[in-house]
Amino acid sequence: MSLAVRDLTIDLGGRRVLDGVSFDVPDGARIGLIGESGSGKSLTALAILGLLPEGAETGGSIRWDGRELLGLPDRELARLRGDDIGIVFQEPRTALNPIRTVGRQIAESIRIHEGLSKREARERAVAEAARVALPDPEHIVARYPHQLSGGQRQRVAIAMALACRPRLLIADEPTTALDVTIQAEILDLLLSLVDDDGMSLVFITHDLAVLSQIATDGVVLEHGRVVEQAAVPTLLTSPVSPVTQGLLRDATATLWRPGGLPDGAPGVGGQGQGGPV
Ligand SMILES: Nc1ncnc2c1ncn2[C@@H]1O[C@H](COP(=O)(O)OP(=O)(O)OP(=O)(O)O)[C@@H](O)[C@H]1O
Repeated sequence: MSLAVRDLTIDLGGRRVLDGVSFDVPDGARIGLIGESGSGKSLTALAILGLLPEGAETGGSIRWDGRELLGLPDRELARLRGDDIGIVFQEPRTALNPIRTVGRQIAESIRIHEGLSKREARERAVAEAARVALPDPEHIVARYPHQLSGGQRQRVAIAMALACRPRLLIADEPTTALDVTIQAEILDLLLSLVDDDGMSLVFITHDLAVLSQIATDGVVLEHGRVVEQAAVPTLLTSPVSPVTQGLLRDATATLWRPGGLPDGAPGVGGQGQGGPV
């Protein structure tokens, strides 16, 4: 199933905040939306999910598997978000309910979709927790979000997003709130899950180094417009627009891979290890 965004415009409070954005996410592709803060990345994602703020006016087209999403009734969009499209946000705390066990939250969407009994749902929660490599899945499902680390909470949010096996995952800065070593682990996890399932991915980031680790192609946004669109290796080696060039300069300091420091780099996030991509 593929996603096609064409000439997407969004007006908010009389201001055009997204202006003619077009890109494709072919079946199984991993696309990155990248740009500075306020460039329109999150609104693009929210438009795909049918979750734009009240009063937002849209133009253009967003087709999922050939079907127009703009203007679809809320009920249909909600069903799509459960069945076909998963979402992971930046801050797992906001995605998780503090007074429910993580197992219950992981299993919730499966219960709704598959009408499972309480026991079956618990078993599925344990299996899904294991799939995202949460430690001691049998027991961790009985814990509450505040009893987990930030990285573990993000794994729970990923398990929730993927429990119903969506065909497209939208991840909006899913590693930004995490320490750099945990960031790398979460990126690895996302990559392997997306690969295993043949899922498509729209990954939002302001960091070209992060993008280079997960996406094959990048769409660069500035002030609500696409300024460059290319394969990630091209963006890294011969960026055309000043925006991409700036993102590359900023990214160089944070490029991180296990196994050695970049020349002259002061260490990333104080971790004292890592090297250039
Ligand atoms: N609810 C809203 N009401 C009015 N304007 C908004 C609203 N949400 C976002 N905007 C504006 O739309 C523009 C794009 O915002 P968006 O959140 O998509 O940017 P972004 O690239 O995701 O930034 P960030 O990396 O900071 O999340 C910004 O100028 C922002 O101020």
